[in-house]
Amino acid sequence: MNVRMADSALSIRTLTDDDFPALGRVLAAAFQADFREDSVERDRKFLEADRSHGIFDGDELVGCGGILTREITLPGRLPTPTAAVTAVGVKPGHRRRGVASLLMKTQLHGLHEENREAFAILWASEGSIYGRFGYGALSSEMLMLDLPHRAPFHPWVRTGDARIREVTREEAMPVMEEIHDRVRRTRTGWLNRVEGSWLFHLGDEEHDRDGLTAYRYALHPQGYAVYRVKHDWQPRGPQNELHVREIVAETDEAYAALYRHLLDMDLAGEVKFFTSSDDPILHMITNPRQASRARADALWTRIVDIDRALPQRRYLSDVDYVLDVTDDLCPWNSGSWRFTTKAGEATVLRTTDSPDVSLDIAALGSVFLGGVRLTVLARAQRVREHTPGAVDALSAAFLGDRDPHCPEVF
Ligand SMILES: CC(=O)SCCNC(=O)CCNC(=O)[C@H](O)C(C)(C)COP(=O)(O)OP(=O)(O)OC[C@H]1O[C@@H](n2cnc3c(N)ncnc32)[C@H](O)[C@@H]1OP(=O)(O)O
Repeated sequence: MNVRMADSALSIRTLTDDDFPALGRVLAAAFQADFREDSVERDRKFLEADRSHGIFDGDELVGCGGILTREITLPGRLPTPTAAVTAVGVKPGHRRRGVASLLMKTQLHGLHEENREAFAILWASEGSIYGRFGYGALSSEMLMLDLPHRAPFHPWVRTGDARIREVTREEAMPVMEEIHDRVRRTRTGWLNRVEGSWLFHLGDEEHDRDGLTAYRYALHPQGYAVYRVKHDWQPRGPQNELHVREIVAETDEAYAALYRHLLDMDLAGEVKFFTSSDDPILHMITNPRQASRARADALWTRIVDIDRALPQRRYLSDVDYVLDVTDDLCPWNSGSWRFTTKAGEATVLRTTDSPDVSLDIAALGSVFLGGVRLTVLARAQRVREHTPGAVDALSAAFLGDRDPHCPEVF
């Protein structure tokens, strides 16, 4: 984990409200987008100025990155504070001088020194960027699912007889906010949402739509679905694509009913949904092979303070091992820690005992949400076992009871 030293001409500070127009231009340049005046207001609502940093070359803002104050639900149904890292961008022409490295170090050291969130999460634009900063890959994944129109369910799948109503965004929003807030507390990887995150997640200006329709909102008494339509009128009949943004339901029956509503939509050809890797739909349709699916990495997780982070979730079995951890960027994590779990709860204490397992902080980040098996990281030679059986036992303890999934990109 080698972190580049910043060019000495650079300086970094937190942003103020006045910096947002310049920030908008840096982000547009970084993401190869056209700058839009209206993005400044959305950024103001979405980003938190006092947790956002600008990196300056003299007076010029050349790079940025922000932390969103969020809760994420950890294994054990535990909503827990996390630093959601976003809006990382460096102007072309100022890259590979250590701008992003300076930002990463400032964020992580700040969280540690101020005793803030014990771990950070992000969505990576490219898979090659964040491993060097100790973020664990694939800590959650998503399933990119294509389901054929009218795919039948097994007879045991109950959908109930509640009517699903298609309503306006204005009518849907307060209902969705309430349902989402109840459901997210029970789902590993889900975040709480504030006003800015709803605006960002369900942004629905013309330029957000990528040629598709505006969002449609389907309300069930115990859930909702949001989707767009891509029109596709074929000579042999309509084959519209339903692009589902999310299906959120408080009961399995409501979840099935909302899926059924989308699958049976007249004029549709297929339903596309970026969903959780353990979406039960594959066991609900009679022919799972009809569902074409691909997996992609979603959240990357960075443990900031190992002794504060690991006890924040629950574990599936009891273990007692010494972990030898390497962390160049956050050296306070390096060294040996006794990791003990009992009845689901963990303690992490400094020790001089000899280690049972050696691993780096990014490997711990990968397994933290409970979706990645430590045994797989050992087979990838990322984790070394010194005591036979330790990796198997730790792997089982760290697994969650469902796959972590983050339904929103931030
Ligand atoms: C959470 C999010 O917001 S994800 C969005 C990230 N932003 C983007 O993708 C926008 C486009 N890209 C950028 O703005 C920049 O290239 C960034 C932010 C990814 C990297 O910024 P830089 O200031 O160039 O990074 P920095 O100079 O600190 O590089 C650190 C190391 O990472 C490597 N690195 C940086 N970016 C990349 C990349 N895209 N792919 C592979 N390696 C990379 C560098 O080569 C360097 O390694 P080295 O020290 O061994 O030479």
